[in-house]
Amino acid sequence: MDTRQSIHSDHAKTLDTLGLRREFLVERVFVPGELTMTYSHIDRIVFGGIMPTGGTLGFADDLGKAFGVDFFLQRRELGLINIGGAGWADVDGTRYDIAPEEALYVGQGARKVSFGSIDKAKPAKFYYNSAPAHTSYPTRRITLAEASPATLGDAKTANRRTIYKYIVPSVLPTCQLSMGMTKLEEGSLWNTMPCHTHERRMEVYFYFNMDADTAVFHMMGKPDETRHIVIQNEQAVISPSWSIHSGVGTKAYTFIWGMVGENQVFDDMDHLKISELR
Ligand SMILES: O=C[C@H](O)[C@@H](O)CC(=O)C(=O)O
Ligand SMILES: [Zn+2]
Repeated sequence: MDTRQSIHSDHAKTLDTLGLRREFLVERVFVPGELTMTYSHIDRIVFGGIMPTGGTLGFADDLGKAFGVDFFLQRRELGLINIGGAGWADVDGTRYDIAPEEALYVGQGARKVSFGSIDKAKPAKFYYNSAPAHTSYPTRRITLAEASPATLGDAKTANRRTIYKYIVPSVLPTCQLSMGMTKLEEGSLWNTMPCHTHERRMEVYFYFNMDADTAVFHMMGKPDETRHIVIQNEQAVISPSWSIHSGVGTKAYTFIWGMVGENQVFDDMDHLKISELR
C-alpha cells in the first residue's frame, strides 16, 4: 500500500517536478495479476486498479489490520468502473457480471469481495475508489446507459466532452462517494476548463484511453499558483480541496473522476474565470 499524506498548499507550491509527482501522481495503477492500492490521508480515499489475469483477486484478509478493522469494507464503501475486458465481482456470494464501461457500487460491510476476468486474454481492469462509510447502502451494478450523461463544452474551445455520472445521488444512494467517467470527443483536448476548486470535496482523476506517445498536462495548484504534472496512460492524480484539476492532452483521452468529502452536490464548485488563473 502506497500511503500519501495530506499536503498544505504552502508546501505544495515549493515542490519541483519530482516532488509534485511524488506527492500527487500514482504512476502504476494497473499491474497484471495484481490489486494495487494508494491510501491518501485526504478524506481517507483509497484508490487503485484490479487486473485479474490468472486466478481471482480480492482485498486480502489481513488488509483489515492496516485499516484497524476486521476486513477492508467493514467501515468503507467501494465504487469501481471497468476499463478493460468483461469481468465479474463476487460480493459475499452474489456474482455481478461487469462488462466494459460498467460500474459497481459495493455497500459498507461486504466481507468477501473477489474479482475475475471472463477471458484472461482480455482481462478486466477495475479502477476503484473507496471512502469511509457510516451505513450500508445496497450493492448495485450501474450500466453506461444508467449513468446520466451530460455533454458539454465546444469543439471551438477543444473541450467537447460527455460526463457519465455512474455513482451519484440521482442514480443510487452512497455515503459520500461519487464517481464517473468523462470522454473527450476526437479533436477535443481540454477537460474542466474553465476550471474550479471545491473546498468541500477532494477528487482523484484517473486518465486512460491514451494512445502511445501522447500525454496529458494535468493542471493543479491553487488558482493563483498553478503547476502541471505530465501524465501518461492509466495514471492517477490526487487533487486536494485547494487545487484546481483540469488537463489538456496532446490527443483526446478519457478519465474517471471520484470525489469524497462534505457533500454530494455535483455542482457545488467554486468556479474560476480563466483570467483569474496564474
Ligand atoms: O467536480 C467535478 C469534476 O472535476 C469532473 O466531473 C469534471 C469533468 O469531468 C469535466 O468537466 O470534464
Ligand atoms: Zn472537480
